[in-house]
Amino acid sequence: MPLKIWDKLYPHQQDSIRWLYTLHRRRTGGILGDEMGLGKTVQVITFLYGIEYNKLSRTWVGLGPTLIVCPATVMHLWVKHIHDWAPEFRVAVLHASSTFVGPMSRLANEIYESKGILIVTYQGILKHQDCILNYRWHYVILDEGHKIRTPTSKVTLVVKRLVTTHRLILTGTPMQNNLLELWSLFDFTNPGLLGSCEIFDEHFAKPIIRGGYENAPAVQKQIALTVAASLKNIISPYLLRRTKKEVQDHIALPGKSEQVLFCALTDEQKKLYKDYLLSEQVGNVLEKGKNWFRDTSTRAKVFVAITMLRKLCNHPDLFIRNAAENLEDQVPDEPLNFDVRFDYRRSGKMRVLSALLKIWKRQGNRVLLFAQGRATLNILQHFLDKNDYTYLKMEGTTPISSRHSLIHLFNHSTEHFVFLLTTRVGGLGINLIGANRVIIFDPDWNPATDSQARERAWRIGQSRDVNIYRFVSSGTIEEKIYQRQVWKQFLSNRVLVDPRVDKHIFKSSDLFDLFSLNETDSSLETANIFQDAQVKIPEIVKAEQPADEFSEEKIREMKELAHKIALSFPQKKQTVDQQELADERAKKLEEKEKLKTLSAPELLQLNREKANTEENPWVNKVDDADTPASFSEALEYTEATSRLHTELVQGKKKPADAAEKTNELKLKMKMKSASSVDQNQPSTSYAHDNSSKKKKLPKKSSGEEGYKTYVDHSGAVDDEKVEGLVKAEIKLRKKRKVEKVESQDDYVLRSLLKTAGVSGVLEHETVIQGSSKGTLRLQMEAEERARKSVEALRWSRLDNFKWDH
Ligand SMILES: Nc1ncnc2c1ncn2[C@@H]1O[C@H](COP(=O)(O)OP(=O)(O)OP(=O)(O)O)[C@@H](O)[C@H]1O
Repeated sequence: MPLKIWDKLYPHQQDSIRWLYTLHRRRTGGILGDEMGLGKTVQVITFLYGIEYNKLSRTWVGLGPTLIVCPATVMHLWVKHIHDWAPEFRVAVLHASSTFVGPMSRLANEIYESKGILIVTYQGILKHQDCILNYRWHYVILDEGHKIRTPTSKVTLVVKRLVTTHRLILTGTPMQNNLLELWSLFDFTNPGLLGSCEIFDEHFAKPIIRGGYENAPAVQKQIALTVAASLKNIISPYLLRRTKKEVQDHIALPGKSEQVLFCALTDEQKKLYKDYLLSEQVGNVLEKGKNWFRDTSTRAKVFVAITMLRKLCNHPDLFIRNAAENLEDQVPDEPLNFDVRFDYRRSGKMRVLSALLKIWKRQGNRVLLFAQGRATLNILQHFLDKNDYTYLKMEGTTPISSRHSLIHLFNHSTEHFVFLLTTRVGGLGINLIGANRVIIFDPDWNPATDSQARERAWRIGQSRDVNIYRFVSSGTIEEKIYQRQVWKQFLSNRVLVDPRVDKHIFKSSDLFDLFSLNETDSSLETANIFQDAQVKIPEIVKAEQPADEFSEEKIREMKELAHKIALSFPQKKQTVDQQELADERAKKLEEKEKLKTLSAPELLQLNREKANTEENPWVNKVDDADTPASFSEALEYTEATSRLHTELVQGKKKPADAAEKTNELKLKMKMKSASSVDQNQPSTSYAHDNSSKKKKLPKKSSGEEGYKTYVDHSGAVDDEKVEGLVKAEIKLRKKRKVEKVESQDDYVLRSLLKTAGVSGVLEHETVIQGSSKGTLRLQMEAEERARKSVEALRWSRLDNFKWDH
C-alpha cells in the first residue's frame, strides 16, 4: 500500500488491513466487526486499494469487479469515502438517486466490465437480482451486514446466491437478538464453518441460552460457559472486533457517559395504562396462557397490545388516537394532526425532555433525538416547534437524495440545535459528530438498534464529551424491553467478548409480566436487579455552577455587555478635571521611577504591605515565602503577571491557564514554590526572606470551598491604570477537592431528579458488563459437552460437503 495512505491509517486500521490480507490469501471471507465509528469503511476501501495497487490478485490482476451492498442512507457516504481515499476507482450507485441515465442493467454491466465498484442497497439487490446474480464478482462486501441476520429472509437468500471468491461483512453489531443470527452471517462469509443451522442451534445456541437463565442448574451454566468458549475459538480467525476502549490510545476519543433515565408516568398516563391493562383486548390475550406464542393470531394481538402500551408511554395522544379508531390488529405509525390542546406535559418522558433541552440549550450542547416511530417523531417535532427550538428531521420518508445534505448541514453548521431521527433510519452507518448529546426516547427490543443510534455521535472526529440518555418509563413495558435488551447484550458478549461473562439475571418473561404496571415507588424493578449500576450523584460542595457552565453564546453576550460598559468609561473621564488627571499621572510616574530604585526584597516588601492594607476585592492577604534573585527578575515577573492579569480580566485567558503561566514564570525566576508541597496552601506565596515562616491564609468563605486561592502580583489592569504592584486573586479548583465539585452531568441529573420526574438513573455500561467470576466446579462435564458440540459441527460440515459435491 502506498505509504501516503498507510501513514494516514490508525494502528488498529493497519492491523485490520493485515488481517484482511490474510483472508484474501486464504481465499476465504470474514466479518469485520469493529465497534461503530472506528473506520470500517475506510479500512475496507484502503485494503481494496492495496489489492489494486499491487496487482495482488492472480485472477483479476488487481481488484476485479466489486459489489458493495449497504443501507440507502450510507450509499453516498461510500462514494464520498472512495473518492477521498481511492479516487482511481470507478464507482457507481445502482439506485434511482444515481445520475446515470439509462437502464440500471446497463450501468451494472459497464461497471462490471471496467472492474469498478458497484454500490447497491439491500432492497436494490432484490430488485436487480436478475442482472447482479449473473456476474462473478471478485469481492462482495455487505456493509451493516447484520441485515442478513434472519436466515430465511428474502434478502439473505438472494445475497447468499451471489457468485464470488471473497465475502466480507462489516457490522458493529454482529449479534443482535440471538445466536442464529451469528450463524446466518457466517453462513454468508464462511459457508459451512458453523455447520448446518439445525446442528448449530442444537449444539451451540440452545446450550448457551439455557445456561444464561438465573434459575438454570449449575451444570447448565457451566456448559453454556464452555460451549461459548469453544464457539469463540472457532469463529475468532474470521471475526475481527475491536472496541473503542481497546483502541482509545490511538484514536483519543473524548469521554462518553451513558445513563438510563427512569421517567415517571403522568397521572393521566397511569390511568390510561391501568384501564388498558384491564380492557377486554388485553384480557383476551392473557386468556391464552403460556402457549400464546404458538398461535399466530394471538401473537399478532400481543404485538398490537404491546405497541399500544409503548405509544402510551410516549404520549397519551398517540394512544388515544389508536384506541379511538379501535385498531385491533394494526397500529399505524402515521403522523398525527395536532390540535391546540396538545400539551407535552401530559407525557412524563416529554417533561424530562423539556427540562433537558432547556439546560443543554443554555450550555451550548447539540442533540440527536431518536425515536422509534414516525408518529412519535411527529409529536416531538411539534414540541420543538412550540418551543422555538431549531431542528432538522430525517426518517423513512426523507428522500435518499436529500439525506446526505441534511447530515452535512447538521455537522457543518451550528444553526440547528436538535436532529430528530427515527432510530432505524438515522441510527445506521452515518456520522453525526456535530452533536454531543444523544437521547434515545424509547427503547427498541433489539439492543443493537439503540447502540447503533448512540454511536452516531461518539466516533472518530468527535472532539467533545458525549452524553447519552436512554429514556425508560418506570414500571411499564419499557422496563421489560430494557431488561430484554440487557439479556441479549449479555448473550452477545458471551460469544463475542468473553465467555466468562456471568450475569444470570432473567427467567423468561410471561405475558402477565409484560402486561403489568409496577407502581410501588421509585425503587424500580430494573434498578433493583442492577443495583451496582445505580448512579449516585455526589453531594454538592459548591453552590454556584462551575465557570464552564456558560454556553458560548452566553459568554459572547457577557463580553458584549462588558464592551458596552467599557465604552461608557471615557465619557465619565471627560467630566473629571483635566488638571487633576495630569497631577494624578505625574504622581504615578514619580512612583514608578521610585520603584525602579528599590532592591528586590524592598520591592516585594512594599508590595506585600500594599496588599495587606488596600481595600481591594482582587486583593488577598499576602503570604510570601519566596524571593526573586534580582530586581530585574522581580520587575520582569511583575510585568508579565500584569499582562496575564489584564488578559484574565479581559477574558482572553482562563484562570487555569493564567495560573499555569504564572507557575512557569515563578520557576523561571527560581523562586521556591512552597505551595506545591502542601495542596491546601495557596499556590503562590511571597516572603520577606528565605527563612521566614509561612503564614496561614485566612479561611475562605464556604461558597469558595473547593477552590484554592492563588495570589498574584500584577501591574495595571489596563493601560489607563498606573503600573505598580497590584495583586489579583485567581481562583483555581483545588486538585484534591475537584471531584467534589458538581460536574455538568451531575448538575443535569440533579435537576432532572428534583424537578422533571426522573425516578432513577442507571449507568448503562455497568448494567451490561457482567462480572467474570464464573465458577469452574463443573468444568469437566462442561468440557465434555462442548467437545461433543464441536464434533457434531464437524459431522455437519462433512454432510454439507457431501451434498455440495
Ligand atoms: N484514518 C482515518 N483518518 C481520518 N478519519 C478517519 C480515519 N478512519 C476513519 N475516519 C473517519 O471516521 C469516521 C467514522 O468512520 P466510518 O464511517 O468508516 O466508521 P464505521 O466503523 O464504518 O462506522 P459504522 O459502523 O457506524 O458504519 C468517518 O468520518 C471517517 O471519515
